[in-house]
Amino acid sequence: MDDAAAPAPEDRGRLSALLRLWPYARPYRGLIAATFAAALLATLTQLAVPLIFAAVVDGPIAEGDRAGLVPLVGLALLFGIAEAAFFFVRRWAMNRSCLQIERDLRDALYQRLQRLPVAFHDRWASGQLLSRATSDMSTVRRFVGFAAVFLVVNLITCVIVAVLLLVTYWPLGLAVLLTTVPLTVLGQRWERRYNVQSRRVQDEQGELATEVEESVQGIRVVKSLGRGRLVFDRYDAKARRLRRLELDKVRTLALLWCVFELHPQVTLALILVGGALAVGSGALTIGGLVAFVALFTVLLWPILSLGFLFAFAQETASACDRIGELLDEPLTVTDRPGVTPQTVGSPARLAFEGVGFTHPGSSTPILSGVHLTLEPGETLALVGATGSGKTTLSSLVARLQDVSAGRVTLDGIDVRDLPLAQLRGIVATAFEEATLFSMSVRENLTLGRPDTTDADLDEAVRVAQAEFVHDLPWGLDTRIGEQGLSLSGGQRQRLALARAVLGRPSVLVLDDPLSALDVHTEALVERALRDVLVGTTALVVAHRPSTVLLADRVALLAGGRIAAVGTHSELLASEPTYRDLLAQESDLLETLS
Ligand SMILES: Nc1ncnc2c1ncn2[C@@H]1O[C@H](COP(=O)(O)OP(=O)(O)OP(=O)(O)O)[C@@H](O)[C@H]1O
Repeated sequence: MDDAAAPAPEDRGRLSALLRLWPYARPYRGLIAATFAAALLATLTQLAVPLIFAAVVDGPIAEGDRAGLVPLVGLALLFGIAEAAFFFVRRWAMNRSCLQIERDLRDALYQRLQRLPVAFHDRWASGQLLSRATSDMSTVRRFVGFAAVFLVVNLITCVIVAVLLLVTYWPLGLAVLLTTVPLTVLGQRWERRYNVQSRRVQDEQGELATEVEESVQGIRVVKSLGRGRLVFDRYDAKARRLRRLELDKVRTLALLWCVFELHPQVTLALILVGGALAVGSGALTIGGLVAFVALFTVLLWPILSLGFLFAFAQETASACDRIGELLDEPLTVTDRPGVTPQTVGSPARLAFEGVGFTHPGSSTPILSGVHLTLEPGETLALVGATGSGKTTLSSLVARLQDVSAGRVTLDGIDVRDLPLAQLRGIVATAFEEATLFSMSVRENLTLGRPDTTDADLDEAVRVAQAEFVHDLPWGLDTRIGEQGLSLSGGQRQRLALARAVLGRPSVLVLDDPLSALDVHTEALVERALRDVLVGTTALVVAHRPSTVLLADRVALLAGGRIAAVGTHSELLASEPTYRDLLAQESDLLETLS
């Protein structure tokens, strides 16, 4: 996703962005309340100490009353112990709630990413998703687990101390309060700027993550084309841009900090001068001045930290916006309200009834008015030019995308009227690009059917001619590398095919799953596959005559419609487009037909 697509940060209220976290925090409101209460009590006990100091200076010290010191010092000690106890409770309650909130938010984000339609994943760069799930999430965690409490507690401390300063000696208290006016005005202006800058930095981090992810994924292409330098330059340009944006952000932060650092020092000087004059004129006692200075010292950390905490809150608000953009994405492919499992035959009749499909945001339909019926147990090959919409059509069966018009039915039931879990149990799909996960071969194969027996597993491996798995160091329990990269393309395809045919599904969708196999292996797979296809309704996207020959009938897709349906020989005889499409394999074609 490019910068232009990201909503401008200033468009959203900062507080409302942070309040997005509330639904996740709500279940732990008891712990959160305990955190705030403990933090506030710790601050109050801390504030009581300067007041005891004032009493000590104006009382026992001024009067030389040593015995009077004992209860006051004892009280100060008691407050110190209470502060430590409250500190412990705050840390305990905060960590518990923070870790729970983080886990819930992570789960919600992950589940959302799983449930979002394929069209969403086509549109979003994976690096942007990764940076939201990692760095934005960690920003939120640090805010919830640390900054949020201090932000609130320090603000409350500032208010309480301001009141105490006014009560102690109001003219000086008022002067101290007035010094915060320029601080607030400047702070607000810089915070707005910081907010925009931190959002830009976060977006750029996503861009950089995408760059790394794509170049690692495509490392073979990059190496084989000798384009390492080009790829590095692209990466470096983005890294430089990120550095520039970070520097802008740091500059604003430095200004913010500088003012927040300077303010207490200037104010302290003001207090000392004003306080000395007030003591000289008898308007303030020495004990009162000691208390005033001690109270203001308590305020130093809250004031200093506010600059940092506000900046952190801005950054977290941007992170919440970015995470929220994913959580707000509509789930377009989802269970209709009230759907319940229905009886679907095995094998089932699969029908496309006036199906149309247009990509979201596009005005050009990829498919329109597609009518096609596969009788139970029938195998139908789908043939068409590159980009004619074969993958799109086959993706509609398991609802990887939903039709824009018409409907897809199984035994007359609209696939949208079946629960997704049931539908995806009925329909098994294998894609040309065989994706395997970093887990054992067995786990990869049984991904969609965890209750599979060893006999089923052996049969699927046999059908897909994937017996090579038995020769792996730990057989089916061998963990295959990231995305199965340690296996060859053909081996990966065979495992993906085994995964699809496991348990003989009622409906099988094969999107050119044999393309990476050599002719000999392909022939062996096809021979074994015929057995499976007898009891399964299968839609097979085919580019090669050998694959077409697996099918009972062939449908020719052209111009977004089904141009012709018939047996392989019928189409060869009647459809010049069909003949042209398969002409590249004419030698083989002649042999086989
Ligand atoms: N997200 C998208 N937005 C707009 N158009 C898209 C999108 N994804 C794919 N297309 C277009 O949809 C058309 C159909 O793509 P599809 O992958 O279904 O074709 P195909 O027949 O399976 O091609 P091939 O035989 O090369 O695999 C193509 O022209 C493609 O460019």
